[in-house]
Parts: sequence; C-alpha cells; structure tokens
Amino acid sequence: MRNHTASFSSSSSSSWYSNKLLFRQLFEKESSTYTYLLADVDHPDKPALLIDPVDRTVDRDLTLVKELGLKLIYAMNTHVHADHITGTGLVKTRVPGVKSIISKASKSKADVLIEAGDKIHFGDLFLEVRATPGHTLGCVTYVTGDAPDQPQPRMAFTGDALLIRGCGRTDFQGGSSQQLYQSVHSQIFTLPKETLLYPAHDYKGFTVSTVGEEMLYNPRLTKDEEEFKSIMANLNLPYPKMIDIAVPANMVCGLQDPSAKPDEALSK
Ligand SMILES: N[C@@H](CCC(=O)N[C@@H](CSS)C(=O)NCC(=O)O)C(=O)O
Ligand SMILES: [Fe+2]
Repeated sequence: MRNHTASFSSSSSSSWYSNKLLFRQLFEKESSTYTYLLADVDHPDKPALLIDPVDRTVDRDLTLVKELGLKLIYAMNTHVHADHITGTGLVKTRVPGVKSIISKASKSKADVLIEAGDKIHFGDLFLEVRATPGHTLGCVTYVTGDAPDQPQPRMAFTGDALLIRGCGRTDFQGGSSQQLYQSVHSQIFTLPKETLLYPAHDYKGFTVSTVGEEMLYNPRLTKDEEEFKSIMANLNLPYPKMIDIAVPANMVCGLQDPSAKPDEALSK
C-alpha cells in the first residue's frame, strides 16, 4: 500500500460533478494532441493535473491554470510520445513543486513512476491507472475513480491505445497489435458503456466518445483479433516526422533533470 493524501467527502451525485470536477480539453494543432486539465475545485487548494501537455502549448496551459486559480500538482503522460515533445519537463521548470508522472513500464524518467492499480489523488478525486500496452510497451489509461463520490459517468484518458473510431499504431516503440487488442478489450471495453473516452489525439475532428459507441462502431477494434492484426499490419502510415527527436527527449520528460529521483506518492 503506497500512501497518499486521500480523503473523501460526500456530496449528491446529481450536482457535484460540475461543482467539484473542473475539466478542460485543450488542443495542440500541429500534432493534433489533446491535453486534459482536471482539478478538484471543491477542495480549498484546488489541486489540478495536466495529462499529456505539449511543450509548444505549456504557456497557454499554465496561463489557464493561473487564471482559474488552480494549484498544479502533477504533469503526467499516458506514454512516451513519438510525434511531439512532452511539456511535463517544462511545466516542472515553470511551476515549483509539480511532479511528473509516467508508467514504470515506459522505462522513462519521471518523479513518480506508476503501475496498474495505482491511484493518483488530486484533492478528494482520483484517477486509477490501467495498463494498456500495445501502441507502446508503457502505455496507460487513466480512469476517473470508481467510487460513489467520484465523477459519473467515469472518464477514461486512453492516450493512443484507443482513438475515436481508431487506435494507436503498433509498428514501433515495442508496439504489438495482439497486445493492443487485448488491452482495449480487457481494460477499456470492460468499463461501463457510458464511460466517456478522451484520447490523446484526434485527426478527424472528434472530441469525445463512449465505451458503448466504440464497442459498436470502432472500425478496427470491433473486428476479431486476427482481422485486427491484419488491419494493423497494413496501415502503412509514414513514421511521425519528429520521432527521432521526440522519443529520446520524452524518455526524460522533454527536458527534465535526469538526476531527479522517483518518489512514491501514490496509493494502491
Ligand atoms: N503524421 C503525424 C503522426 C501520425 C501518427 O502516426 N499518429 C500516431 C499517434 S502519435 S504516436 C498513431 O498511432 N496514429 C494511428 C492512426 O491510425 O493514425 C506526424 O508526422 O507526427
Ligand atoms: Fe503515441
């Protein structure tokens, strides 16, 4: 059991969602990346976190955090991105006390290395970590807490494991179409059907989907595993333009001090 500052307050499920969870979906247009800002605005400190910030839009994101009166505590990644440089290192240099988070399986450096089952607390809210490898070895999905006082419907931040009507490619960074198929079916499609899905990218103009919608209409993941593997083997996508710069940089949070020591700030 890893310790953290978790406490719970009770409030009515019909009214607390908008009163308590602040949620913003932000877009970086060059890499078509979504960054998510979440905060517990019912808590006196208004603790907040950023999921998948991009270096180019860190100033925009931090201005918003300041304007909303939030206290940023975490800057976290769903995986080692290949198409852009993460903003987590830059956020740390701009806001003292912020901790970077990535999965242990990614073999990257960050202040906090998370694993499946970990809970990331911000105020009275938390995100649960689910391992969803396949796009990369260390991909995780962050899901809002499974408890009566947590947001309903639940929200899943899928990174590149599941994209709306698509999924992450599996042809580099330890990718595996078999693993991705298993990850999505066992870790995402088992969530309640009304769970809101928020991916790390969208190339078609979508912003949000649901588990039920993707189980019906995802053109790749509704197929059986063999057909899925064949689809993925024949995508023939060009490599991301920034891959050779982005991957090594993102192994150290973009620019984080490599001497930073991981700490244990989570609970299981
Ligand atoms: N053209 C972009 C890269 C596009 C790309 O490869 N996207 C990745 C997610 S970023 S690692 C992907 O998995 N796409 C799946 C798909 O079906 O499009 C660039 O050059 O940066
Ligand atoms: Fe990716």
